[in-house]
Amino acid sequence: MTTDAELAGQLAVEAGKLLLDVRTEGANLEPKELGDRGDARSNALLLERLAAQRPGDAVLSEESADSSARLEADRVWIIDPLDGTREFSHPGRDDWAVHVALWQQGKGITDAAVAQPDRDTVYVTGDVALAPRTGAGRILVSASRPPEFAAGVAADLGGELVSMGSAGAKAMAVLRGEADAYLHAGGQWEWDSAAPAGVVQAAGLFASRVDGSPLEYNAPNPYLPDLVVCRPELADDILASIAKHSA
Ligand SMILES: Nc1ncnc2c1ncn2[C@@H]1O[C@H](COP(=O)(O)O)[C@@H](OP(=O)(O)O)[C@H]1O
Ligand SMILES: [Mg+2]
Repeated sequence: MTTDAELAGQLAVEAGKLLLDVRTEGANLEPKELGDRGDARSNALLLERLAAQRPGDAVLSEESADSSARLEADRVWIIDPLDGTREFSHPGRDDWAVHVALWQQGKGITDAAVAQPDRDTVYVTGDVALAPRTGAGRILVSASRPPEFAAGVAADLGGELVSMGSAGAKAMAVLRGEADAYLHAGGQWEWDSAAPAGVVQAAGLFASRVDGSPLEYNAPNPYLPDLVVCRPELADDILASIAKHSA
């Protein structure tokens, strides 16, 4: 039988291929329409595959109505069928991703995959490692909603802020060593960070809330507004700097 990690990887890749087709076929659509089509088609594929392959499991998806059934479930797939919808809608951008994560009662995120279809790459728990540090000093933030403390943290570290779309794309850039950290605050949902955090933690990177507390999933309200992902040796300095600039 396919393991949960293998399934997460397969589904993220399959949805990513579908999204590449959607973008090719929809080249003449308005960006909003293209993004909506990508969200919907990828979500439908992932829900269908999960229902077939793991019929007893619950699902929490950005693109589906939430159900309280997941709060009683032992296994919940937390999926973002298209993270970085804005960037996906603008051909030439590769900073978008597909997130597939499995949460299990008492264990947290156990298996996860982040696909970056435009890079022809998927990152899967159990088969990932932190790469050498080529992006020293680079701190990744949202292009549209960078945290207020981010400039102060960059100054403390002697680094620079770099904008990039998609939580998954930013977290995987840290995994690849192209940046030291990804900082986010002020709003996000469980599906934005579940798979990226699962993958980077499996590779030995640090991931937590911006106050240093653990990321917790499958909460009644899936709003999970902030996140730090960084190389492990920088975690103490970054958390201290965030606290200083958040005061
Ligand atoms: N303040 C906020 N409130 C809610 N969601 C936010 C947010 N800031 C970022 N996000 C979500 O986090 C993901 C990464 O954002 P960004 O690209 O700006 O870094 C995006 O997911 P989606 O593209 O799946 O909607 C975006 O919608
Ligand atoms: Mg998202």
